Amino acid sequence: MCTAATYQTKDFYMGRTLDYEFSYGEQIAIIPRNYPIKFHYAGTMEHHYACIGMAHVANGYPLYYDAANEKGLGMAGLNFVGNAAYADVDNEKENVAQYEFIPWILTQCATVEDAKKKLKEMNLTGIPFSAQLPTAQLHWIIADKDGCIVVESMADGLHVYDNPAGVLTNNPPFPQQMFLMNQYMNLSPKQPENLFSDKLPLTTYSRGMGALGLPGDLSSTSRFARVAFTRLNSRSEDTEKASVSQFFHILGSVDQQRGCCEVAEGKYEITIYTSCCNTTKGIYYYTTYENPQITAVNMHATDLNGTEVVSYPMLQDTEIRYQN
Ligand SMILES: C[C@H](CCC(=O)NCCS(=O)(=O)O)[C@H]1CC[C@H]2[C@@H]3[C@H](O)C[C@@H]4C[C@H](O)CC[C@]4(C)[C@H]3C[C@H](O)[C@]12C
Repeated sequence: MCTAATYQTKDFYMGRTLDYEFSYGEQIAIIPRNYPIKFHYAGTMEHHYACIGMAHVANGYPLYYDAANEKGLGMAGLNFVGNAAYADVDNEKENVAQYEFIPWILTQCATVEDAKKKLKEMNLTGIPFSAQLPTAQLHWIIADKDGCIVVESMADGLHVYDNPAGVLTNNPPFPQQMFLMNQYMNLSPKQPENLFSDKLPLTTYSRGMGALGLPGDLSSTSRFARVAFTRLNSRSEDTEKASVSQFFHILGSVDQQRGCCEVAEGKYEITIYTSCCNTTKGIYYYTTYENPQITAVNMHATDLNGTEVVSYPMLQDTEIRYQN
């Protein structure tokens, strides 16, 4: 499972958990403005916006899972298995392979509004990157400080939805996820009152009974409700440290611990990494399953006018700060 969310304080933040039973070997990758990026159908783009994000770098090519560009636009791909369906090539449109969808949008669009225009002109195809890396069945969240959308390519076409919840998980399709939120409309961070019946003496028997009824399981629909509630009720100072810390707590509400989610005999999904990108400042923060200490890569500390992909392996060692 995976979960993505956005957060606004002084700056705009966007990130995700990457939950899976194995890693593809990902690293933080920066594509500078003059890296000649090869698109399968459109050819090479020599100059474009710089981007930073998590990617599997295959033969020097960044296959992004989630990223943001220097203009503050962010995007993430999450599993959408069984529902994702890609189109055949359409010569009337701009064809884009699913594996290059994130760089296609982020190298050219400064805002969600730009992305919406691009989406009208494009056709998402299922051509694989290679025999070893077959087509991934995904859906995507795209966001900036002014808006958030979800893109789902299905058998009946490409759907683009406004996303007022600012979150995305996995199946079912986004409209059903939003519909299921109706079930939680009476959740509140406040202490509950007895609305059940005045014939029963129901009381709050403890402090901290806010959010009573929020689902705690790891299903995609429950994670959607949980992270939406956490995000929409979130309060923090607007400093960088407070915002980043709060963001990791929002996604901490859907953290997956090894052993709790068995996807095949003896195979468990875990939160391999959690990211939080300050898209305003181009700083990509992350934690990993073994290293919960926040690590950061600042795109502006690299040469953004360069021509080569710059990548940083994730720091995976458990860091403990001893006090004595
Ligand atoms: C497995 C990842 C999604 C995790 C997720 O959503 N888990 C939920 C599990 S469940 O269904 O709900 O059980 C996805 C997210 C981004 C994907 C990668 C990116 O799309 C980049 C390339 C794309 C290539 O086509 C395949 C390899 C790949 C490197 C992808 C491998 C894999 O499909 C990734 C890593």
